[in-house]
Order: sequence, then structure tokens, then C-alpha cells
Amino acid sequence: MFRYLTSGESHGEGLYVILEGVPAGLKVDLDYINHELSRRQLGYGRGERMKIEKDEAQILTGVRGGLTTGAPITIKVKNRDYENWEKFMRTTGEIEPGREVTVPRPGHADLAGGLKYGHKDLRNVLERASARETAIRVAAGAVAKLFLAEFGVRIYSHVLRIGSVEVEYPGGLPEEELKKADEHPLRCLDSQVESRMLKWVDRARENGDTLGGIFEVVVFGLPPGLGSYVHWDRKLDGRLAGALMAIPSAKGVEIGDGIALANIPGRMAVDEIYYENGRFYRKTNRAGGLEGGVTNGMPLIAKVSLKPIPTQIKPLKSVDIRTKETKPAQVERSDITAVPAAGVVGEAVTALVLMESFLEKFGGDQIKETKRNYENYLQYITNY
Ligand SMILES: Cc1cc2nc3c(=O)[nH]c(=O)nc-3n(C[C@H](O)[C@H](O)[C@H](O)COP(=O)(O)O)c2cc1C
Ligand SMILES: C=C(O[C@@H]1CC(C(=O)O)=C[C@@H](OP(=O)(O)O)[C@H]1O)C(=O)O
Repeated sequence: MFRYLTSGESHGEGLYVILEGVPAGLKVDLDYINHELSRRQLGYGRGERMKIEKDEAQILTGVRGGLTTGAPITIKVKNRDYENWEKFMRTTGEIEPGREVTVPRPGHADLAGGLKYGHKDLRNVLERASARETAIRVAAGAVAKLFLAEFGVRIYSHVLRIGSVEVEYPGGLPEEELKKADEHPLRCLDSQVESRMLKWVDRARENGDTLGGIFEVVVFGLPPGLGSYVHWDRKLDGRLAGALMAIPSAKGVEIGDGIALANIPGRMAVDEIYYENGRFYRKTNRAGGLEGGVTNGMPLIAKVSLKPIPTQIKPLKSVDIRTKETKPAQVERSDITAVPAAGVVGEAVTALVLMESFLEKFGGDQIKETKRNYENYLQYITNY
């Protein structure tokens, strides 16, 4: 069984992940993990915090000489900002006053989290609810991507919408195009549309406003048969949507043509099946590579819509939890938009879900064993 657990606060000493169930013998390339971390930090519209942090992974356990041992892997990403926060964030001893949060920000976890856990200083909520934690999900996802690459699986993301500026997109971009997303400041592949998006971000910054948007994740090289239709909690579409929806500010997930399928006749909504040279295939991919919660061998496609960043420079109304007086919400320094970064997080969590389902299907305590099982399966499929 593969599982992972993250910990760490936004302005605490660091972020951590333990990955358990990674087979032995997988090459872990630290430069690759760091490259993935730096991709998440890019993107026009990020705030001042990204100038402080330069995320770098430290692998603490479970890897020797660059190869996994089969033992739990621990990865740490240090928070550089901790230097400025030590006196407010230390885990033991007195905390200095001055950074308490008592006026919850609407749209953030502040109030609901305070009520739930009984905190009177909402910083205790904010610190863990912050999307800073997505850095460590990306580090974990980088390990999952390295695992999947052993089986020829490639994962990409790109931005389709920022605020009300959207790419006209028929879907099905070739892999060569998708590879170029990081060359764009907003990770949008249509340069003309992107230049309008950039203006929107600038205007939002000038107006003290924030923006949401949509990104897409595309996965190539998946075999048919990952996930299962036999029980709801084994359906890969459900697991994937859960992981993508758990990205902070994600509010909608579509698999394939998703919501648009509701508006078209059935005969136009499904992908007909063809067979040639020992292979079943489709000419369309409206299902986004998943039927009945099982991969069908076509590229896996998911779109995620994000609400605008909730913290507002011109704060909205809130209530002081001590005095119950109406007050403007607390202002914390903030991003204008995080859609490009969220796309990188989307790739990471997709990789983690796919790694889990790969190991469920093919097992293996060592990577060679997983590969043998995988190759046997591919052979079986060809002779099906
Ligand atoms: C990469 C990334 C960066 C974010 N940066 C901020 C930010 O600077 N300020 C903020 O208020 N919210 C930010 N968010 C969104 C909040 O973390 C999120 O809206 C909040 O935790 C509430 O969760 P929910 O929107 O999923 O309900 C960011 C989200 C992501 C994915
Ligand atoms: C630190 C990151 O994102 C943070 C997510 C975030 C939030 O409220 O979710 C608020 C901001 O943090 P701060 O209050 O320290 O400026 C963002 O910078 C990151 O992505 O690495």
C-alpha cells in the first residue's frame, strides 16, 4: 500500500512529507525534485513571499546513494521565512505577541477552523490551512512522477483561464506543445490570450483585487485498467477529483469534457471504439481517459477551476471574534492569482493518485518486480 502524510506550518521551521510504500530501487533525483519545486514558485501574480522562499528539498530518510530502500521516505522543505517568524512560531517556550489573528478572512479557513478547534488566535488555523503546504505535496509528487516515468507516464498542466480571460480551446493539444507551458509567465500556451491575461493580473493588482481561473492536467502513457468500477472508493475518477479538489481554492473538477457533456446528445458524448494492429483505440477523448472509474488507455484529462485568492488588500467585512464587532477582515500579504502554481500542484497530486493505483494494480516491493508485473500485463493486453 502506498500512502503519504504531510506536516508543517506556513511560517514554521519547515514542511515535511513521509511517503510509505515506494518500492525499493527507484532512482531519486534530487535536482528533479528541486526543479519541480521551482516550477511551483513561478507564475506571474504571486506575492512577496515568493521572493523570500527558494524551495529546496532535503531527503532525510528512505533513500541511500540515490536509490530508494523500500523504507519510508522523509522529505523536508525549509521555510526561509521562519527566520522572521521564529519568535511568533516556535514550537516550545513563550510566543511573542504581535501576530495574532482575531478578525477572520472570509473565504479562508480562519473562522470555521477557529470554531472547530477552539482557537482564539486564528493564526493557529491560518498556518496550516495556508497553501504553503502545497510545496511539500509537489516534492512528494516529484517522487511519484519519477516512479511513473519508469513506466513511460508523462504529466503536464497548462492554464486555460485567468479571471474572465479564457483560451478558446478545442482540447487535445500535442505533448510537444504542452511541454512549453513553463516558458510562459502564466503557463498559458496561447501567447495572444496570455498577454490579455497579464493585463488582467496587472489591473487586479492596481485595483487591490484577486483572480481565479482554470488549469488543465493531461497525462500520457497510462495503460488501460488503472482504478476499478467494482466499488465506489476504487473509482479513479473519484480519487482523482478528490485529490484535485483538495488543492486550496479549487472549487470544481471536470474529467474530460465534464460539464459540457450535460448539454449534448448521447451519441455525441461518448468515444466510439475502434480496433487496429492489435490495439483498441478511440478517435475522440470526451471521457478524458476514464470510463467507469477505470483508465481506458487514452490520455487522462482533468480541468480544475479555482476561486480568486480570498485575502483582499481592500478587506471585506468580518467580525472580531473577541468583541463580536464588525471589522474589516485582517489583511495578510497575499498573491493576486495562483492558477499557474496550482497547475503544478495539480500535476503532483495527479501523480500521487496514479502512483497509488499503479501499485495497487502491479504491486512490487522493488521496482524491478513492479516492472515485470507491468510488462506481463501489457503482453496480456496485446493478446486479449
Ligand atoms: C499556490 C497557491 C497559493 C495561494 N496563495 C494564497 C494567498 O496568497 N492568499 C490567500 O488568501 N489565499 C491563497 N491561496 C488560496 C487559499 O489557500 C485557499 O483559498 C484557502 O486555504 C481556503 O481554502 P478553499 O479556497 O479551498 O476553501 C493560494 C492557493 C494556492 C493553490
Ligand atoms: C507561501 C506560499 O503561499 C502562500 C499561501 C497563502 C495562503 O493563504 O494560502 C498565503 C501567502 O503566504 P504569506 O502569508 O506567507 O505571504 C502565500 O505566499 C507558497 O505557495 O509557497
